[in-house]
Amino acid sequence: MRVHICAVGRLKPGPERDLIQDYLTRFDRSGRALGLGPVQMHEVEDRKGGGMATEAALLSRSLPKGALTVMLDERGKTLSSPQFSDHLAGWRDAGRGDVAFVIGGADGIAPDLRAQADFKLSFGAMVWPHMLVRVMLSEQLYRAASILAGSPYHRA
Ligand SMILES: C[S@@+](CC[C@H](N)C(=O)[O-])C[C@H]1O[C@@H](n2cnc3c(N)ncnc32)[C@H](O)[C@@H]1O
Repeated sequence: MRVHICAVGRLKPGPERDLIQDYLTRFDRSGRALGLGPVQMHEVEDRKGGGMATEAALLSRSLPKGALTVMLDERGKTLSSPQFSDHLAGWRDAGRGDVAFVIGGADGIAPDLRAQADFKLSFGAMVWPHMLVRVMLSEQLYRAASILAGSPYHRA
């Protein structure tokens, strides 16, 4: 199952980008034997300042056809890391070819696009900066692959 991260904004070179790259490389490596990955980052940028609606159109266009869509949203469902790994494995076992995680910009994800989510995933009730959400999601993907592989990275 291919994994996509569809996010608003281009990440400049720096520690967040390095961290994301590191986790996603590890995810690809651990996921290969599990039928998970590769992961691809789709960054969309609204250069004309059209706001949430324009961002939603760009995000929609970046979604692979037929992908199971997971919107990152603080009002969504919180999962433990093992529960998240179970969800990933379940989508893979159901034969989904692509799963796309969508992260909004400073104003969030437009309601029309949010309504199209197959699943809304929350990293807690607090609102996090979208760049940090990318780091957190990348780490949780790697953690999920480690849990499914039975590796000792996850020790809770
Ligand atoms: C700065 S937040 C936008 C907050 C915006 N006020 C809203 O109401 O959605 C940018 C993006 O990060 C993601 N995000 C922020 N906090 C989150 C959380 N606790 N759980 C999941 N995703 C979150 C969402 O995709 C959100 O669209």
